[in-house]
Amino acid sequence: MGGSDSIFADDVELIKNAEVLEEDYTPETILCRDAALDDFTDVLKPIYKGRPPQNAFLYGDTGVGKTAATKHLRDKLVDDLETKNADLPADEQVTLNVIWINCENFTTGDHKTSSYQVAVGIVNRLRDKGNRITGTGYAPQDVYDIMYSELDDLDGTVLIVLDEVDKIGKDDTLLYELPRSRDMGYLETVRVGVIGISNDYTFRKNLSPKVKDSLCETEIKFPPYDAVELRQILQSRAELALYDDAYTDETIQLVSALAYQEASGSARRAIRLLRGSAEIAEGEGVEQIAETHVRQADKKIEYGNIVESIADQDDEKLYILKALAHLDLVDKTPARTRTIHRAYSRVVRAYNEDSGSEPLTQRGMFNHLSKLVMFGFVHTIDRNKGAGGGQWNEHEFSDDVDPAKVKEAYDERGLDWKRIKTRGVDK
Ligand SMILES: Nc1ncnc2c1ncn2[C@@H]1O[C@H](COP(=O)(O)OP(=O)(O)OP(=O)(O)O)[C@@H](O)[C@H]1O
Repeated sequence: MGGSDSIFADDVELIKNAEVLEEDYTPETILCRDAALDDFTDVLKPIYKGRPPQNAFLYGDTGVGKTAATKHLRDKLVDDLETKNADLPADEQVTLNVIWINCENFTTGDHKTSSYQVAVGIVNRLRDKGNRITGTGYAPQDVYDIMYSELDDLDGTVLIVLDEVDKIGKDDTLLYELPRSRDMGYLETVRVGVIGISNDYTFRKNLSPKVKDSLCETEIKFPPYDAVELRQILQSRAELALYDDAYTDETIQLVSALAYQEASGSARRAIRLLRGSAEIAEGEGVEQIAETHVRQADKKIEYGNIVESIADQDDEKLYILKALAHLDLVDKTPARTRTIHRAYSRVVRAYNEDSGSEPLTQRGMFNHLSKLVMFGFVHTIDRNKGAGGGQWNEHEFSDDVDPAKVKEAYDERGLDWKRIKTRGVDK
């Protein structure tokens, strides 16, 4: 373990294989998911047999193995088909093309992910670098035509996996059309199967009946893991990732219990926490993870999660949070709505010098502020001075938020942290 003069080295190393703790690692075995894997295998069986593919919709909370199970079965299907094809004459072989699209990656600037953007993504996945199309400038029908023509140039079966499919938003044309593309006469050569993956229950509930009929031919539910299942998943990951002496049963138990309590059964959170704990122990030069390392790592993850969820907010809410950050730094919080509005207006103008976009009215801003209260970023205090004394609200950051986190969220969004003057805003 360890041993180097470099400032980048630690004296001890607890992690023997860091790759196993990475987000995109596909485990060899998917544990505690027998029911879902059985259903999913049934969906993919027709492909193995060279029959028309089926469609499926996978749903469940974040971090419960939807992507891992899909990657695992995809790899297995590809391998097994290779073995099967090796024994078959060329004209009886089954050709499978898998196109994996993460719909989250198609939101750029003002262009939110939509059926159109995803169709552009599919086209570009099938074209060489020099021949790709841009995400703007084509009529939607043209993009769909190009997509179908590219797909039809392939052979056999095309399995399209749409991960984070909820990001496609309201325009679900593609989700309706793709699974039926052959019936609708858009494709002649290939057969298409679609797997949609989502952790957004509202999206699933609100899908149009047409999409429910086609894409959701089979629905596969991934329930959250309980603490015992998390322990099993974590144990098997720890065996691969860490040196034997680096952890104990108690470590695994504590990490699973915390992930269960705080992240409603997310294996992702459990694995992140294990990795964070090991890194903190390494940083301290200790050869075994102790409870204090797990607790510190847990705090750090919580911090990161808050920064991330702030960074996910729309521009107006980010402006309001920055306004509150500046007021907080000069002890002007809790602040009345009109004070926040004045500071917010300065923020909006500072960030929109070029576009000339104007701040929302106080009422318009208040709607966003109320959402921030609802999401738990901001806390409201009801001031009531009794009869004749007036009644108003004041706002401040909730315990989880502070100016440093807002600033970090700006960093994460690639926004400068501009200076904003707060003098006079509370008059
Ligand atoms: N049953 C399992 N066995 C082994 N590892 C698992 C299992 N379930 C989840 N994991 C691991 O947990 C992490 C998160 O899983 P995954 O990415 O599949 O979640 P997800 O359900 O797709 O979440 P999201 O909806 O956020 O994309 C991954 O590192 C994955 O390898």
